[in-house]
Amino acid sequence: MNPLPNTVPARTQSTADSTAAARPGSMLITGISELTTQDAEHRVLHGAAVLVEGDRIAWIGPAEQAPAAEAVHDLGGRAVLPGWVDSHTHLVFAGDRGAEFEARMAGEAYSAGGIGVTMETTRGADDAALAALVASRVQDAVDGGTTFLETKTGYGLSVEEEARHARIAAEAVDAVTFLGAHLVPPGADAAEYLDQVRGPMLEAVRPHVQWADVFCERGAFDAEASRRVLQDCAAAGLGLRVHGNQLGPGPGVRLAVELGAASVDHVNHLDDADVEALAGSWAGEGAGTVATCLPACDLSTRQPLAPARRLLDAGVEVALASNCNPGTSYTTSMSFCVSTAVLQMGLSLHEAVRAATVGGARALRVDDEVGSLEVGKRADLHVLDAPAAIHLAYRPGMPLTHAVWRAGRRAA
Ligand SMILES: N=CN[C@@H](CCC(=O)O)C(=O)O
Ligand SMILES: [Zn+2]
Repeated sequence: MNPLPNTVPARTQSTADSTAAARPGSMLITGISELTTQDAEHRVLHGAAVLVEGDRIAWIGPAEQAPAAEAVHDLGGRAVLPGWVDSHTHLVFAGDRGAEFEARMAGEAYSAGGIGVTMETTRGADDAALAALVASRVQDAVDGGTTFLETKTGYGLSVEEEARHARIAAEAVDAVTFLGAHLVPPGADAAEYLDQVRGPMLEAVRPHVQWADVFCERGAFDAEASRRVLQDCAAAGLGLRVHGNQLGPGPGVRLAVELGAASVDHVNHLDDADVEALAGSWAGEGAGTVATCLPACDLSTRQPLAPARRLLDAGVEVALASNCNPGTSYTTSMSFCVSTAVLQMGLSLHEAVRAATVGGARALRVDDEVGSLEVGKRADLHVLDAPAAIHLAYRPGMPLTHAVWRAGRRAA
């Protein structure tokens, strides 16, 4: 762990229970004004302390009952919450599309065709350049409190390029999604391209990815093509996710539920049957399909904000994610997504934080490991330069991330 200016050997701090021997490498975090656990009881604790041993949370409880630790880190009265789990990004790209964005702000509509522009610039970046771009975006995300990050391929759109992007992504993030079915590349034959995605491309990316996704939307892939890709990817052992119902009503949500996808993302245009299908997926035992809302993207494309309030009220698990990509959402700021969800989407602060932590973890099916602060889980902590988490929405746009621990190590 990096030495911290205000981490000092425990003997210079007083803890009530210092009789038991401190484990080597253990660190007690004190001075927590508010601890948002996002555990099953939704506990928000005041005056709590957290013991970290190695990469795990070993103890949480009242500071005055804290066990001995080798070092104590006093936060001086700051709020702590789980690190953000960003379950939807497209970080493997070169170039930007600022001019396209500017035209959109002047009234032009978003269309999937811009993906081809990024495909061209990304193909022109060699491995070292592309890896450096991805690494700097990952560091930006971590600096903003993100401790678990998914990213997708989807700007390669050839067997060789998709495999290269998947390999580069796998070296940089926690979970990688194959999105060969992002767009039929300009000039390609749609049927031939689909065969490639389902055959050699899937085989080439397979060693590097855990998930598969399809852009199921008018102008990209229809329901039948999407189903075929997703079924082949499932047969290859990949978990499923879907880009659905972003630009208009469509079949994406119901396809995702039908195929047992872990998430369907965007969800801007939903009818009653879509909401019922999503709610139904959570009605039985086991995990259903998470509805992932992408507010930064909705603002950047001037789509109606996804109906997160309606989904929560219907019993659907909701996630918030950044969707960082050069076309529709050039930001990794999860704090921005959380504040937007509170200020404009009708969520309480607690609901928004849950969606950006537990919700993302459930969307990636890693909620037994990350997304909440509980004994035994990975020590992923986001410390705010504020006394309470409500400041995320109360002071939108302010740089509130004070410190980040990822797997027990100081990451920012
Ligand atoms: N909607 C599909 N894919 C991206 C946008 C990709 C692009 O325009 O470059 C998204 O999630 O918004
Ligand atoms: Zn996306």
